[in-house]
Amino acid sequence: MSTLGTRLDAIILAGGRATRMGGVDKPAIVVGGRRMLDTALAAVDGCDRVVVVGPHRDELPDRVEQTQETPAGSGPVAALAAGLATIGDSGGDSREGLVVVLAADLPVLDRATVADLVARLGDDPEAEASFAVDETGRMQFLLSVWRRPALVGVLSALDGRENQPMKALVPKRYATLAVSGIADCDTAEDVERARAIQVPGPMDVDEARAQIRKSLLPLPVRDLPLSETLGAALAGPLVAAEALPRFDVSAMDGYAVAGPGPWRLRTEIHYAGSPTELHLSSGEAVRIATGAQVPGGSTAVIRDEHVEVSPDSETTVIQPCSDIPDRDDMRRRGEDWQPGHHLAPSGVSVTPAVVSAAASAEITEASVRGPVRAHVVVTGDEIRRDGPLRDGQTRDSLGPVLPDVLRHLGVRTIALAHLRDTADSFDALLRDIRDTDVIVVVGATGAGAADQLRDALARAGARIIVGRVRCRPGGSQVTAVLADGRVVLGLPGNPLAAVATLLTVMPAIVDGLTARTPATPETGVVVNAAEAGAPITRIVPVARRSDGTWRADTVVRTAHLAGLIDREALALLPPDPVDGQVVELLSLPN
Ligand SMILES: Nc1nc2c(c(=O)[nH]1)N[C@H]1C(S)=C(S)[C@@H](COP(=O)(O)OP(=O)(O)OC[C@H]3O[C@@H](n4cnc5c(N)ncnc54)[C@H](O)[C@@H]3O)O[C@H]1N2
Ligand code: MOO
Repeated sequence: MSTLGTRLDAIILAGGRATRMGGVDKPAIVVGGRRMLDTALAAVDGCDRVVVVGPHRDELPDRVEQTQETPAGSGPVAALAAGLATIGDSGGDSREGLVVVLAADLPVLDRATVADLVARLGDDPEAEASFAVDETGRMQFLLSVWRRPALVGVLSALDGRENQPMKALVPKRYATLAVSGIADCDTAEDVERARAIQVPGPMDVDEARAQIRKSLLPLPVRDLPLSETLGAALAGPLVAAEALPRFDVSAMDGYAVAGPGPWRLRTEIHYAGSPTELHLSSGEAVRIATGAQVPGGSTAVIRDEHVEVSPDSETTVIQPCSDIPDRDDMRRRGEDWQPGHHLAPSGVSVTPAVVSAAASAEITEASVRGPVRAHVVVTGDEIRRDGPLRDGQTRDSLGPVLPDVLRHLGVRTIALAHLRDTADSFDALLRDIRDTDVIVVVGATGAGAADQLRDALARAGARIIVGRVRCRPGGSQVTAVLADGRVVLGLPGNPLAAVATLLTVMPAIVDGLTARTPATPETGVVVNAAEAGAPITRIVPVARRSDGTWRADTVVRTAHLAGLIDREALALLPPDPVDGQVVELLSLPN
């Protein structure tokens, strides 16, 4: 953190149980996808020394110091004094430095806020501290930056520190900084409000994908057998273990020859390349098949079409045809690559080509992230997968094909289940389904009475990355992250909307989770874009025309996938497109 060479330490008050919240460990409550204590720690990342004051927490990194006020629970002033005693009450040199003082129950806080508070103090040389002030004008004592001597001074001026209010510490002269959304979380309602504030507004498709890519934490790197890596991304270069060819081989069916022709054919050897040891002397030839190892002593291979064979009673004589090109049909060891050659860089998606090239290079394992695993649930009490439909029931037309759509996107479906439309089943889903990277929820993304997803995400403390997207269909989609990094993708229930959403954002989710290099989007010319487009981004099926351009469907029903029959792609038509515009195409699984 830049403080112009001034030492900057931080004290985070992460004290006892919250009585107004039934004794829960408040700093451990997850808001916006992470514990409030971790939010505070992230905000002071870069400070010289950081001390957390409160009950000891084993999980904190070693560089974070820990202490507790005595007696425990004797209030914020006592805690602050304990923290200051740990980091030392003098800066240790002539630049006495600054001290950041933070609470661990501020859900919205980042390094920029702390840097702004430091800057405010720098702007006013007379001020002893700078404090954040919320929208209502209330001063947030536990979001402040102090000149170290001033903090030492106010603490030592107090008569006793136990159970003193923070207000008792306010110095004579201070600066303030308006910061919105920083009210602390004292009650369960505060936590809920903080979680609601964090839902971002509607985004454009590109913004949604960019947010997803930059917000997701990459999966851990694993060394996997190549056969298990399809759909993953390389986490390091793919390095050849063996040369290719591994030995000198014939590229054609023909003759291995030694020295200048004509050559005497070794007829006792049927074909070269068998394990028997064979060595040709100058003037000798032997039959050889494509791919066979060339015998020792060979100087070239000549294909059948380029030789004349003259059998006589004792020896068969081989000689080159008169008008053949000067060409050697032998492939030398290492001609394609040598051991150590980089076949593919880090970040490349593992495709069948990568797996195959690795096999050619005798590579058996690769360091990868992914493949991404999805646990898919279809919601809706009216949706029925098997058996005859009763009144009011709708056939599940999506569940049966989603694994195929996901495979097309490089994602493995590890479970496919139906989920009841109750708050409990949604809570259990987000809490208990751990062994997956993405939970894909079909339906329930809306704000209707039966739509549970958004409330369940809020209760789980998930961080909403994409809350809505300005596109049709697919507007009600949600992408969120749970505290342990699992991604939740909510697909609108209408089948075409669900598929359009998957094809649009799942690649960005895979980019983020596997840290692969994002693919360049496919594009095409849509001849009737103006007619098919709208003032908002539309995602519509397109048919390829014989000249390579595309025609978009103008009427699109979202309740089924019949509109995708015979179509190769969906087009992302930007708002108010013009005919002949080049637009992004999302290829459909076939
Ligand atoms: N008041 C509003 N209502 C709706 C809006 C809106 O903006 N305001 N948007 C509509 C659009 S567009 C969509 S898309 C859906 C999104 O709804 P949900 O994600 O909450 O999905 P559900 O309500 O659960 O289902 C919607 C629809 O899809 C059918 N469905 C769901 N799953 C399947 C399946 N596996 N197979 C076949 N059909 C399925 C379901 O029966 C519903 O008909 O909200 C609109 N409403
Ligand atoms: O967004 Mo709905 O997702 O338009 O069919």
